[in-house]
Amino acid sequence: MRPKDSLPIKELFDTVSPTYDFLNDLFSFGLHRLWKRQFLRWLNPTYGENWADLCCGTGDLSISLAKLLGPNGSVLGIDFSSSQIALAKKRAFKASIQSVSWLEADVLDNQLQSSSFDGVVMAYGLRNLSDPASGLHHMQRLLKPGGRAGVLDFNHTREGSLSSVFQKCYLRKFVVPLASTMGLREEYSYLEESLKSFPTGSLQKDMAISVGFKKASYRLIAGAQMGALLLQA
Ligand SMILES: C/C(=C\Cc1cc(O)c2ccccc2c1O)CCC[C@H](C)CCC[C@H](C)CCCC(C)C
Ligand SMILES: C[S@@+](CC[C@H](N)C(=O)[O-])C[C@H]1O[C@@H](n2cnc3c(N)ncnc32)[C@H](O)[C@@H]1O
Repeated sequence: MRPKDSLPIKELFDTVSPTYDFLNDLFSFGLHRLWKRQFLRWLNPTYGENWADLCCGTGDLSISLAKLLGPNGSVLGIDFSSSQIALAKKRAFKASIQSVSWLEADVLDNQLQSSSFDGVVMAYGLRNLSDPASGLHHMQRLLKPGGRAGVLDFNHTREGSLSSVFQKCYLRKFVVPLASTMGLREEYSYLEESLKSFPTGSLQKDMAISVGFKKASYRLIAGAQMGALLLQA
């Protein structure tokens, strides 16, 4: 959840967009691709289904989804950062993927019709929303009855736990100093700030049930550094 005095999020992701994918690969040694692949395996997108990717960024997950859904399926990638969406369109063109469409819009304020999708995903978006509960509500609203949804993000564990100490140290001693060499100290310092108020997996499950999901489970990835909230409408 966004700290009160943080950078405006839309501008932040416009700023980081040119190096976003490169730094994600660098900082995670490419492992974020595996985390996303495992996330999608748990959600089991099926050939011919129609899915939405909220806070799609540069579209890597949208395109992975499109490949799993096949040419008769569809993906709608939504993001309010024009720079991120522009890069997503380029990525889809380069990958010759025609079954993804893109919408530059606020996931918390859009005119998308309810009960439109078989599945909805949100990767590394929930923590950046001004109102995470509203984000989960919109995920639930967009799903057909019985549809599946998933949220992939950092796992926020108890202060002082080994994984929390490791996460802070990794961000402070590796991620932020390296990002600073590219003039992105403030943008990547935001990461740790945003984690402070981010709901734990257990709270995310409670939040999901409170906005109307029927089932919610939470699974840890990458040695409890990341977490996947798996939902059914
Ligand atoms: C894809 C990843 C992060 C996306 C992301 C999310 C944000 O909220 C940001 C906010 C501001 C700037 C950038 C981002 C952003 O890129 C996850 C991979 C990148 C992470 C920075 C790597 C962090 C790794 C774990 C803390 C530790 C993993 C240890 C493992 C042994 C590699
Ligand atoms: C960390 S990136 C995640 C991108 C992509 N899902 C991934 O896994 O790399 C977060 C994205 O959420 C978008 N975002 C944040 N709040 C949003 C909102 N209210 N509406 C639409 N997009 C939003 C940002 O523009 C940014 O592209």
